[in-house]
Amino acid sequence: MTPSALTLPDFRLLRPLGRGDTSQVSLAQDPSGREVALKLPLPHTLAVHEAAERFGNEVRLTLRLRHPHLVRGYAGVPFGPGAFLALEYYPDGTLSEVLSQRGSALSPRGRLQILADLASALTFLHGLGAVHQDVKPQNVYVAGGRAALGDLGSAYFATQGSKVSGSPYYMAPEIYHGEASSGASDVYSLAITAYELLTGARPFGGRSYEELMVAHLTRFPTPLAHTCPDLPRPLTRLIEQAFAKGAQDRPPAAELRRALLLSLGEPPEEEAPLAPAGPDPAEARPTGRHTPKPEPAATPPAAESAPSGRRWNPFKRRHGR
Ligand SMILES: Nc1ncnc2c1ncn2[C@@H]1O[C@H](COP(=O)(O)OP(=O)(O)OP(=O)(O)O)[C@@H](O)[C@H]1O
Repeated sequence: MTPSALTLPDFRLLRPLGRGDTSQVSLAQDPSGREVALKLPLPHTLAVHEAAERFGNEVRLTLRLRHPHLVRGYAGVPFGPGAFLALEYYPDGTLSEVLSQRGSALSPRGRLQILADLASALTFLHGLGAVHQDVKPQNVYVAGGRAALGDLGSAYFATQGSKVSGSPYYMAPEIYHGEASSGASDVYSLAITAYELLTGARPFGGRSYEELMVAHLTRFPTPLAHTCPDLPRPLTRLIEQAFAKGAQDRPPAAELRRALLLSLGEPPEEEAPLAPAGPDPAEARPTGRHTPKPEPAATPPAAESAPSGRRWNPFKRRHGR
């Protein structure tokens, strides 16, 4: 049986791995005995058009895009009651889990390696004309000191139109302004992730969405050259440029990748132009109940309109409407 022909009953559930806003993830075994992370949409995900659409998008793009530093998808069904996504299992979990549980065990070189892997994944995506839209440690998976970027649920191809989405701690100024995201928005999110990984603290905080927005729009973090004096100067300069408020002033991901590889003493060969594994994802549109609605005009991701008493969550993804 080819992996793409697998359906949900073909997997044997072993134990829960985690749960997000959209899905429940379990360790499972496929018919060949391989351990996989099996992602199932939560009932409310299937019931809400936008959430179901996002899950379907993640399934389609994950199965289609192949790169050593993108989380690998083995099999999946994008829509309907049998929807699932079988992913490569990362026993170390997310970078965010690694940082909170045993961050001190990560060597300075190991941190640069993780960033080089992420810059490599973004170079690949941007080279295809895709934008990830949700780069953050919660979406980075780690194994044996190497990293892979996951959660392609918000990713899109620029040829499909413009989108506005991100997670407040990692979101670029243009997204706060309600402007379309681009590869440069991913580069900004990578810079925030880099700062957190290299210094142990996020560069911008706030007690509310508005405070965090003001920080992203008007402040600059303490220079990395002060907090991490051992890093090569060209690298810290480039990461600082990636914090630019204007998207056009940020370096491309490929330049960050090159500087990171050089700082690791590795030859910065060109990113191999790996082709997507199947037909153009931009053309692989679902049909039926979950056919995407036309893109609405972009507006800034809204501040949390939660009932009073519920805390806002600066990690939680937001979409322009
Ligand atoms: N490939 C994997 N290997 C190991 N653990 C995983 C894997 N994928 C997911 N997990 C675990 O499951 C948890 C939930 O996954 P994830 O964050 O992707 O859920 P989600 O509901 O799709 O996300 P979101 O909240 O962004 O909608 C992760 O935090 C992680 O602990």
